[in-house]
Amino acid sequence: MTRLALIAHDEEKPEMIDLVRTYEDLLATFDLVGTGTTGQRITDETSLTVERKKSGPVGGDLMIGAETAENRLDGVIFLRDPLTAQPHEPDISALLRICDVHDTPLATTRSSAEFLLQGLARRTTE
Ligand SMILES: O=C(CO)COP(=O)(O)O
Repeated sequence: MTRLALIAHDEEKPEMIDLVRTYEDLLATFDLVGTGTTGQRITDETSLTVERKKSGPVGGDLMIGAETAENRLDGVIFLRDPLTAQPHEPDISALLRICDVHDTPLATTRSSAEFLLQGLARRTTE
């Protein structure tokens, strides 16, 4: 089963909810994992269930990174806030880096996330 990580900074959480609602039928066929607050909001506000790691600032990004290092993820959607400094910037950089190391598909914006989801959808039906 396709396993996808969903993460959004606070300013981007409304965008994440909107994205997830738009692709809800597709995402219902995926195994979803997310950082704590993002995962909680998706679970509360949509029909989907998300396996929740710790919240990003207390290790959640690193926990997603660990799954990436084990090649357990087929993709990561990480809607980052590019305009706000984050206290856990080193953890964020580590996650982005490990996605590069393992060539795990990574999308950090709405439009790239749509391409990623469409690619995963095509792969699922092939
Ligand atoms: O901070 C985050 C990613 O860096 C997201 O964490 P939450 O989903 O817990 O808000």
